[in-house]
Amino acid sequence: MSQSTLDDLFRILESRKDADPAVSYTAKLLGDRKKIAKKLGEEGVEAALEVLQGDRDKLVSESADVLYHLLVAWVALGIQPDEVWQALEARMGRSGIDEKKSRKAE
Ligand SMILES: N=c1c2ncn([C@@H]3O[C@H](COP(=O)(O)OP(=O)(O)OP(=O)(O)O)[C@@H](O)[C@H]3O)c2ncn1[C@@H]1O[C@H](COP(=O)(O)O)[C@@H](O)[C@H]1O
Repeated sequence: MSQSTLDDLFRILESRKDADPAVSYTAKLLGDRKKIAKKLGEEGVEAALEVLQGDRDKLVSESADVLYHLLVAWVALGIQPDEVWQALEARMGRSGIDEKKSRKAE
């Protein structure tokens, strides 16, 4: 899944804001923010468990679930994918270890 696939999926999910929750799972989730948070947490834990198991095929599938539910959360909070891409780009070229050291120095 490329960044453009995520952008395309995001547009589809955004278009479900006014859809019928009886026919769109996304619309159903968008009506219940607690459920979005619960599903995102569950899918994250399921992905983490597959990391421990070392099952790469299941981790691929769980990764898709995590990304789908994360994108639904962005739609719910009005976050555009570009905001996240920019946050990632701003971190490029800086090691996570250096970033952590700079926080400890504050
Ligand atoms: N990528 C996904 C996607 N990934 C996972 N899911 C759904 O997420 C749900 C949660 O997975 P679980 O295994 O936890 O299922 P569950 O236990 O039945 O879920 P709950 O009872 O807890 O709600 C399942 O119903 C999956 O079908 C998705 N539903 C939709 N999409 C995409 O979103 C588009 C729009 O979907 P609709 O909004 O349904 O039209 C689709 O065309 C897809 O591209």
